[in-house]
Amino acid sequence: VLAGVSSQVLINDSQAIQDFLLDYNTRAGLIAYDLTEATWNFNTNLTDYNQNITLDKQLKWDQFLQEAASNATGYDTSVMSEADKRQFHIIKDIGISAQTNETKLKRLNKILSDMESIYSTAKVCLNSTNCVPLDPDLTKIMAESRDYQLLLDVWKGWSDASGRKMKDLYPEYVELSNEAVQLLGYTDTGAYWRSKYETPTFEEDVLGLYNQLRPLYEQLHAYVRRKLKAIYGSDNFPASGHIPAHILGNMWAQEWDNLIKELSPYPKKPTFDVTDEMIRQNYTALKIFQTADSFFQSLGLIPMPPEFWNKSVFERPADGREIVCHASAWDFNNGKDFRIKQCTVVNSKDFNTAHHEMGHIEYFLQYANQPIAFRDGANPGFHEAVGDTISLSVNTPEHMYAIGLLKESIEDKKSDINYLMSMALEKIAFLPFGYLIDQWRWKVFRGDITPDKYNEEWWNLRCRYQGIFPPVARSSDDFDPGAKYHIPANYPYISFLSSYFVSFVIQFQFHKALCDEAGYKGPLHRCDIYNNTKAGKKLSDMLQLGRSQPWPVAMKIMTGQTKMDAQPLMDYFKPLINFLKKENGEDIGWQPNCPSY
Ligand SMILES: C[C@H](N[C@H](C(=O)O)[C@@H]1CCCN1C(=O)[C@@H](N)CC(=O)O)C(=O)N1CCC[C@H]1C(=O)O
Ligand SMILES: [Zn+2]
Repeated sequence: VLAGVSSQVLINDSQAIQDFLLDYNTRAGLIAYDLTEATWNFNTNLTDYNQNITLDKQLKWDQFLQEAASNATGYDTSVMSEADKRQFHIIKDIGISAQTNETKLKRLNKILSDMESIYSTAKVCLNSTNCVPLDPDLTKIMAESRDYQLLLDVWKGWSDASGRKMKDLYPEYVELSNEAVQLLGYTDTGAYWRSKYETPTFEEDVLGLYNQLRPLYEQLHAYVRRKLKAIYGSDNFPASGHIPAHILGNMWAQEWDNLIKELSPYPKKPTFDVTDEMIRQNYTALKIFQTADSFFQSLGLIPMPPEFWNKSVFERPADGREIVCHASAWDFNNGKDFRIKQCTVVNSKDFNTAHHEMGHIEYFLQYANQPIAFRDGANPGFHEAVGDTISLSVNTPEHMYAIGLLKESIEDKKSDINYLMSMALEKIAFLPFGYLIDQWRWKVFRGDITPDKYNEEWWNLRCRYQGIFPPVARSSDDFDPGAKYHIPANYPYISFLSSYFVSFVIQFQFHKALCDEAGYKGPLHRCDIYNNTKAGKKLSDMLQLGRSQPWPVAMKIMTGQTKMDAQPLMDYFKPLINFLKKENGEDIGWQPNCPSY
């Protein structure tokens, strides 16, 4: 009696299984290269013509993934090795590409592409004749101006030019994205994204890390608020304790290190900002990337290949074309072609971004021999942490002195506190921002936040977690989440910001592990692993895995433990937190709800 045998007999022949995987990897590589090349051409020249080619290639890629996922269900995973089982799982887990209704799939891809184009071509008119883009113009004003009203005009202007323009597209994207992933059995897009972390307790783990780190943020927030009150006058600061969102040196108030000159605890001591020295030494965008590459090579890591130097875009093109300036790293899926696109300005911020992007490229290079399904970060936070881990060494006064960008290294405790402050304004300031963006998106995808509440809930989270508030009343026509790149440029696979929140925690775990490996014994914030190939080997041993093992395995190879742990970050900043507690006394914290106008 054949009762009980499934209608489809599963293929369990091991040669047939290997043939399927070989065929998948060969074809996926070719089709993914085609798509990446078209997407690159569009991102570096935003014309309708290039958009149409990209959308056409995207559809072909989606249909290839659907076909491969469907065929993969015909194979008996119970006879497979763990690695092959894992490959088949990933081949079937195709996200929004699962949408078999071609009209809906094309609409979804078009919306994503249009939102990114709106963001990347948005301009703000500073007067009747001068309309300028985010990069470099508005970014520079937000970083350097101390004119309250000008900052407000630019901040509001940017939101009007970007977020507002895509307000009606986002609900349609949410609906189409949820519908697609539901075909794979996910309740909503947020559930699909969280599945990339493979740990069922990911949401609780991230909340636990956030609560552990909140006191550090509260101390930094209190100190910065007091300093900014002195600069802008306390009239602009409500009794609720919130800081106006537009005076923190950054369009999204996500990193505050542009304010280091005003916020440095000991102004007579160095602030360790190397921008002026870079300009004095005639640094170019190319030299920034060459400097980054030489650090990676000093660890024994893989050098940037010829295609990288020949085909990357390191500066905004001068020929007036529209491009996506937001920096990014590209894997062309052929094991040879890897590029960075960055509208580099010669300053310390872009120097660090170059290292961030090169960290992605190094990961691409290290796992290039893995099957395509495994060419990804152990989890998305790992991919974001590589370059920043390196930067924790590069930014030390010791290293900046070693490469001639500082005339002297730290000579006393006050300079040490100044250095820790400059790092905290980047790393601690970011934590609530990275955390809240995906709190908002997870609630939007779950339907807990409906389109009529998108902006109100966005600000409720910003007020609650970041302790900042919108300096001008928001209306229901506003869509401020769209003013932040990752919301419109919603990469089908990752780009959700909790990967940065995770990264900002684990990069200190990685830094500690590499410093231990290098035999470094001093305080963590002064460790520089430059030229240490032993540390480099530990890092590359983890990077080579790609996504071939669950991320706790990769974490154990790097750090000796399997869990994310905020302790190294807290140890790194301990001297500063002690300083801030003394400085702040009881004047800390803010009301959870936004202040009323
Ligand atoms: C400047 C940086 N650009 C991203 C990044 O490099 O992560 C770009 C855009 C989104 C994904 N992406 C990639 O390059 C991916 N291809 C990476 C990968 O392949 O995994 C960025 O957005 N950052 C840096 C720190 C905080 C955050 C921000 O600026 O808010
Ligand atoms: Zn990144």
